[in-house]
Amino acid sequence: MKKVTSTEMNSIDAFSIKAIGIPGIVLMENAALKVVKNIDLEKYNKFTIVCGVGNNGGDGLAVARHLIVEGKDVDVFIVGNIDKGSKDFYLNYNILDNMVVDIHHISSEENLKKLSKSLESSDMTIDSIFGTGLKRNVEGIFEKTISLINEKSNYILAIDIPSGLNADNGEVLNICINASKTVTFQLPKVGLYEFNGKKYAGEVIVEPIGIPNMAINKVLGKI
Ligand SMILES: NC(=O)C1=CN([C@@H]2O[C@H](COP(=O)(O)OP(=O)(O)OC[C@H]3O[C@@H](n4cnc5c(N)ncnc54)[C@H](O)[C@@H]3O)[C@@H](O)[C@H]2O)[C@H](O)CC1
Ligand SMILES: [K+]
Repeated sequence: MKKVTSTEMNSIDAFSIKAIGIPGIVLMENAALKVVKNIDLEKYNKFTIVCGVGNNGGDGLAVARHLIVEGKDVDVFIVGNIDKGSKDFYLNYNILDNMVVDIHHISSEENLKKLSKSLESSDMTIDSIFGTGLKRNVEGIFEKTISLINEKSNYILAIDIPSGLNADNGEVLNICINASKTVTFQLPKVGLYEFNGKKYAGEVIVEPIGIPNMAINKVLGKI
């Protein structure tokens, strides 16, 4: 299967949404359901989900919703300025807010202590901080959060890309999530298989999320 860069994936996404008319939120919901499909719900009951404020974060919020609906014990954390949230991140944020789900914002040392406790008591940590949109070194509260996740988690599943990995070349942008499993959407990203990709991504599962082949072929120049 053709491996793609983040730019190619974004173009395929954009073509599906703008030219074909599949709303981004539909792709996000499909993505979330494919993540849940790859979780053994007999084995895992308590989850810590750590979300960024882009669409990768939005995926994580949708996964949280489905696990809550399945009756699982889910702690939701957000790292980043939610005022900068993407449209689809917000849509899922508001749904959880309306469901009166407790969402913890990691903005201080205090919240990092809460995160640490949650990680230690959870069966699984789900990483949805950054995906293909990571463009520069991970620093500050993001670095502290990823370091804590790596140190305290019992098992880490990464959404699309382990956060901190450059999706285009497998370079670690200062620090990276050490995932046991990565569920990546529609097409494999080059960085998951190059350089440090193999080490940080763990087992990679490629899951289609409803993007028509015509979008892929159009962007990859096959038609
Ligand atoms: N067709 C598909 O593959 C679909 C993919 N989906 C998911 O969308 C993400 C890509 O989302 P995007 O909003 O473009 O970017 P990210 O969420 O990865 O991150 C952007 C977010 O993070 C901030 N940021 C970037 N670098 C840094 C940094 N070094 N430090 C701090 N903050 C940083 C940036 O400002 C943004 O806020 C893809 O991976 C999939 O998970 C769709 O949901 C479904 C279709
Ligand atoms: K991620």
